Amino acid sequence: MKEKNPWHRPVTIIITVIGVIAIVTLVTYGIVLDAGSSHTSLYIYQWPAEKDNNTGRVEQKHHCQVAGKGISSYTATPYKAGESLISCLKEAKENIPQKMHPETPLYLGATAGMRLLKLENSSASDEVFKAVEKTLRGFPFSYQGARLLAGQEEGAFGWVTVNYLDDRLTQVSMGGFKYTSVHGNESAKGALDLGGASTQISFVSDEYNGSESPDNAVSFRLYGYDYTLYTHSFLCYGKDQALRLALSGPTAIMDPCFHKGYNETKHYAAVYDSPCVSDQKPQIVSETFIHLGGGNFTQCQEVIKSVFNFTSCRYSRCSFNGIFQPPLQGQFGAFSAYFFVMNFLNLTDTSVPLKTVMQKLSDYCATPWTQVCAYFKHDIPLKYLAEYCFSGTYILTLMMEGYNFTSETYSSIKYIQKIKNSDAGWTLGYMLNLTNMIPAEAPDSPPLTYTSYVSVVTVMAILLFVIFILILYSLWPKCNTEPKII
Ligand SMILES: O=c1[nH]cnc2c1ncn2[C@@H]1O[C@H](COP(=O)(O)OP(=O)(O)O)[C@@H](O)[C@H]1O
Repeated sequence: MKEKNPWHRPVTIIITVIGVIAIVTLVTYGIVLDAGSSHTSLYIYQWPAEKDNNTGRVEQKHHCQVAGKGISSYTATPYKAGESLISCLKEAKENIPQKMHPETPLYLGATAGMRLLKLENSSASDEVFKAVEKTLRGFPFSYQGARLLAGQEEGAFGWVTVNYLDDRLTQVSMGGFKYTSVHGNESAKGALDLGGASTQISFVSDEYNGSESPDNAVSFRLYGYDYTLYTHSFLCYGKDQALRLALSGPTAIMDPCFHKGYNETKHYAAVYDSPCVSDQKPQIVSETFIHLGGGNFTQCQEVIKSVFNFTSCRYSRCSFNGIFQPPLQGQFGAFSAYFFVMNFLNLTDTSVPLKTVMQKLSDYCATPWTQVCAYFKHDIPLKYLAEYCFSGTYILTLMMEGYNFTSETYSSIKYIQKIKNSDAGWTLGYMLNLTNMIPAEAPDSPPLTYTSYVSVVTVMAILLFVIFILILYSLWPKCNTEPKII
């Protein structure tokens, strides 16, 4: 007769429990490349394999900044646009376990730099996309396409990212109870994104249902809530293109937005080779001009105001350039260049009165260039350093004059770079959408949160292990030194 194996049951149990833990902690990955106007970034996101559609579950695992400029700058040698991505894609291979490569979706989204190139030279933009696609297909990931994002998508996905990471989209589960009172429009946070070539504003307003200026409406149903988002992307109003707008025209030579003592010979082409300003190119024979700094905040504000058109509005209310905008509502997260610039200027604290913020910026603009250079030139690239006075003034003017924030509502803006270790930007929202990670209807709330679930399974595993050791101990042949007297 076959002897019963007393080890059989506990071993099976242990293996099963370890297996369950392994499944519970398995991770899925996704890669998104943000092909921006100034540069390309690669983001790797990760989330638990058993997705239960709760919010706050997808997080950024890795970020790689592609060396060099944005893909739209490679029109003369499109293959180099593809080659530029290789080192970050190699990093992605190293950061994702090899067995997961074939099932890791890989997306590339191009924004305003490529929108401008398409306007300027559509076949050149096609060539760049072809080159980029060729490189992406050469990697072992699940390639899902490289495409141009519409400005509206860029704005809307940025809004989704901010609200997802802030846990503002779903019902909050508190001790097993669903806590619903602060969701929907009341809790959603607006998104302000400032890139190099375009800028986006996206928010929900109780006074906007999409009937006025429907082009600005994006409707979502997320976790059982309907949102009609107002969003607009201003092409040419990212900070690099806005600088060209401000530089073009008669004030180009003595520029109040650059520090006194700043004196650089620049090519006209560096200002005018963009569809944003090409029609303003002066008819001069000279190829270069001298860019001199004046260092005057108030005059800089005036120059910047002149790049916005406030003269006509065919709607009930507008921001600028005749674009409809409903009344601002709620809190706003301002990211990308909003953060880079205000963080450098040490002006991210919006509880400081706006008057003080302006005074500090004015003092900074009035600082002579030699002094600014002496202080910062070892830490900050000179191009950025030269432009912070302009960029800070542009940001405040765009917000206050363009979008109609007031000294009271300014404090509703928070400058953000990351939320819970993930960068604020459109990429996460884009991936959540394409992987169907946010359902339209609220999922039944699970009896346990994910963390509690993992904790319970772990405690069970430890308990079973202890039981197993005890059983083993009781069954182990005892070798007593003392002879037993029977
Ligand atoms: O550290 C910084 N300081 C100042 N400006 C920066 C810094 N990093 C990036 N920028 C600039 O901020 C702008 C926005 O950058 P972002 O990468 O979001 O734009 P993009 O997607 O249009 O390339 C660009 O003009 C870029 O040159």
